[in-house]
Amino acid sequence: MTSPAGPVLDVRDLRVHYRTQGGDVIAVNGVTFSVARGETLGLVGESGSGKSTAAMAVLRLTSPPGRIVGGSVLLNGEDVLALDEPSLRRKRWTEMSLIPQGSMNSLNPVARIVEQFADAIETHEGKQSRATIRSRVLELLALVNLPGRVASLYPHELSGGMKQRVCIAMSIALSPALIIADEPTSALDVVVQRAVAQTLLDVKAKLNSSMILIGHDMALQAQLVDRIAVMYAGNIVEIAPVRELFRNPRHEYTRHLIASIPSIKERKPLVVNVVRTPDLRTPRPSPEMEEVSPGHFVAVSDEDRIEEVARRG
Ligand SMILES: Nc1ncnc2c1ncn2[C@@H]1O[C@H](COP(=O)(O)OP(=O)(O)OP(=O)(O)O)[C@@H](O)[C@H]1O
Repeated sequence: MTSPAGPVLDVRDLRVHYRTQGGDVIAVNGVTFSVARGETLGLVGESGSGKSTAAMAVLRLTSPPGRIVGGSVLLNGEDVLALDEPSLRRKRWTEMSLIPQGSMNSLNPVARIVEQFADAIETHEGKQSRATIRSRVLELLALVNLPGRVASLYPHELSGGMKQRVCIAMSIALSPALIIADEPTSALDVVVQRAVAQTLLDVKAKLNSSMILIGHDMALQAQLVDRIAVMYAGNIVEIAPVRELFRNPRHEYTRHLIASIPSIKERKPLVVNVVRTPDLRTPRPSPEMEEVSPGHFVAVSDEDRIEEVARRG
């Protein structure tokens, strides 16, 4: 089912817990956001804020001890959380795909690149001739700026940046409406990072896909996304168009994140340290959001939980 007028993804009050011996960790505490057709949404926040947990739940890839305890995830109007397994499997790759954290290490070390594509394509579309697969793979490799010879190579024969490009090409092989990229460039050096990130945006634009780009590098996000959602302790605390967010950050935690971008002049980044992070085991209300300007929402109820302790040091 497609509904071109509505958002590609509409997530409402999503809740994910991890069962631990000390009680449930409330990793995603009622998160609500949507992604429009063709839009790139940045999901930022420090390690442990729940970004990956939320993304995996959107794809319904949550596995024990994690479990989705509430909410809805509408993909093109259909609730992903209510689908049976076969329907869900059909949707992965074709309607939504994931570039997982550290994905370049997820390539099969004993299969040539072309065979890894063949697996993904044939799982969804059935057996195809080698010539057909090969020409599709060459086209996909070209899209991510890789030479055709890469098809015949094994992962260990590629650099980190090349492997990451292969993963991007695989994620778009079946033209998904939504791509979720979890820190797709974090393992790469800075120059390669920018090039790979740009490639990701280029292919997304060509496919007219939507994308969720997870990361904590605010400078990189600033260049790549249309809107940013800031996560803190399992909640989205601010969400706004990217320029608006940088110009007019309203939440204390967003200000910290922006201030932590190292500037050219000031080499030393501001050390961001937030104390009294709520114990994720304690049930807490998800904050109410106030719209402070069109499309700019900020949490109003949890400001007092956040306090800066460390300054430039
Ligand atoms: N298997 C698990 N068991 C218990 N708690 C977990 C488990 N996996 C994650 N968590 C907890 O859930 C919270 C959210 O983690 P998550 O990995 O989603 O954060 P993140 O923002 O994606 O961080 P990172 O950028 O490091 O990936 C953290 O408090 C984490 O400790």
